[in-house]
Amino acid sequence: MNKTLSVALCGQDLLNHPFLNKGLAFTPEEREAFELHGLLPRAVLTLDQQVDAALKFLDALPSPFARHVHLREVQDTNETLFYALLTRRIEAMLPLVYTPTVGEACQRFSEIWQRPRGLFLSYPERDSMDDVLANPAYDDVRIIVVTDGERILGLGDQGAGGMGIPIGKLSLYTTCAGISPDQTLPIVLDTGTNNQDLLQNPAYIGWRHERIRGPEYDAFIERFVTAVQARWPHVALHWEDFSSANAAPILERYRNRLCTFNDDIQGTAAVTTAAILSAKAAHDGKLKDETIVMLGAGSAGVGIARLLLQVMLDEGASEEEALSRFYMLDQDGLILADRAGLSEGQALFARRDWKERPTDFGTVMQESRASILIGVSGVKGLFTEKIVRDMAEHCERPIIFPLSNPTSHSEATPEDIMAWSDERALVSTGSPFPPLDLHGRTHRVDQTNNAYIFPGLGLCLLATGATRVTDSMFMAAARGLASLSPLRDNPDGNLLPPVTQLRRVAFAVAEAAARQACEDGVCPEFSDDELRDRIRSIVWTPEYDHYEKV
Ligand SMILES: NC(=O)c1ccc[n+]([C@@H]2O[C@H](COP(=O)([O-])OP(=O)(O)OC[C@H]3O[C@@H](n4cnc5c(N)ncnc54)[C@H](O)[C@@H]3O)[C@@H](O)[C@H]2O)c1
Ligand SMILES: O=C(O)C[C@H](O)C(=O)O
Ligand SMILES: [Mn+2]
Repeated sequence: MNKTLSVALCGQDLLNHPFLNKGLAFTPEEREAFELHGLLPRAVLTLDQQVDAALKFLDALPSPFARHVHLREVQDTNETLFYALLTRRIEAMLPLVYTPTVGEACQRFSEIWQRPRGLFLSYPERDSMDDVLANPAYDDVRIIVVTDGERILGLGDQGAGGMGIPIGKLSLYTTCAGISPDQTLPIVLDTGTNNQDLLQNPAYIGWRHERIRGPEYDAFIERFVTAVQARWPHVALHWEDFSSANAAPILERYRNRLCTFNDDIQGTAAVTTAAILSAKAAHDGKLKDETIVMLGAGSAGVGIARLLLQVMLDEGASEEEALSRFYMLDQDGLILADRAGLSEGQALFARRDWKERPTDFGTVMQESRASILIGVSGVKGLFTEKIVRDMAEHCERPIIFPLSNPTSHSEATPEDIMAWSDERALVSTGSPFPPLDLHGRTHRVDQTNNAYIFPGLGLCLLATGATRVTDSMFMAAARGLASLSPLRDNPDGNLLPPVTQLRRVAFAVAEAAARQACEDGVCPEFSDDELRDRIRSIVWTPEYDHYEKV
């Protein structure tokens, strides 16, 4: 429904404002009132016509990367058109603005940077942080996605180029959960880079300096959080793509101080748990009877393992029984309790009973007789033919999730996993893959990506005004998502709904998490109806409002 909006800008200033600009869709009356005559060509187009023209242009571009660059240009000139494209063609647009193409965009960010979007807070300019945040343009900010660019997907340190990730994640908050783009703010904390290619690139846009570490880094993060809290006491702060050395410690330091979460740890855990719960529910099984190998023991690996552990405890397993079901590996093999330098999360899942045996992935797979294999290593091809064939030999329906992103870093392709498991595996990936031809039918490949969780979680936080984000809210989100699994009604169905239903997913996740937030006492008590109304009332839709001159 179109509203009437009072607008003070006119002429070039109005056309340069991406949230207010309508391009050729300004009506003749608006062109008169806002001094746009002469600045725009004569034609007046509808939003639908603008969408069609943009799609035609995108189709003619030579690569996903070129399409990403053009979409970013649309986003920076006309956000309504950008979100109309995304909401109407989500399946085609998602891989362009998000994973996998956003990975290449981060790697080539210095080439494509054109216009300011979001904030680059660099270490040398730390004393001016409060002034930068004070800009009145950010008065309405409700949700921030922040990265320091050190672990961008499976692509490693991308320095200030990591900005592509907060921009991409926030465009999903708007597309999937209807959070107004002017309430969102992407931020890069530019603490340097150890990526030699970037340091040697004369065109690098970031701070040309090796990464700061230790007390200086921690003090910079502290300064940032303090400044954010002072500027927006009720903001939701989403951490993304930090190195494993920083991700969990930052979350633990701040989770009881403000409304904050780490998407790689907690969002990933929730979507993976939802996919696994869906698989188990369909086959009437309990998770506590499964054996899980987690390949990768960083943010995602530990986050997923913790939530799956909680599922087993909820099923009635003792902690000892449940922990005995996990085998966690990193690049040095199986994590054993006597290994030095383990993080708290790794120590929880470290094995004590693995004596005098090789700790390599192949041996662990054979001896554990795993039924669930999850890849969050960031390394292509680790799920080999032998690994999959051995697993399929002792397991009727092996659950195999190569979740590493982008596509080029996936532990295996769904096609190979299906071929090696006589089409018996339940497969899902982190990045989008083309559909499979199974038993003569086309089968969509599930994308177990935290995009199924964070938009709805953000919507929950805005709708409830929650002051904290609890782990049980992620469990509720997982169960809310699992309740939408197509496998519930159809034995050949997918684990997760298709990405075309991400909006419906975000609402279900928001409602489930919001109910839990009330239960956990981190927001006021709301009835189910009130929660639904509050969630619905937030939603911004990409349509043009009528403008009247202030
Ligand atoms: N699908 C999703 O929603 C989703 C969410 C988060 C992360 N991920 C992906 O998961 C990967 C890891 O992310 P993270 O945040 O946990 O990173 P991280 O850096 O925190 O952890 C990576 C882990 O993988 C281990 N590893 C590296 N090489 C290995 C090898 N050869 N064998 C076994 N383990 C190895 C490392 O030792 C580390 O424990 C990335 O590719 C990321 O894109 C996917
Ligand atoms: O960004 C994604 O696609 C998912 C996840 O957050 C990742 O880091 O890979
Ligand atoms: Mn991430």
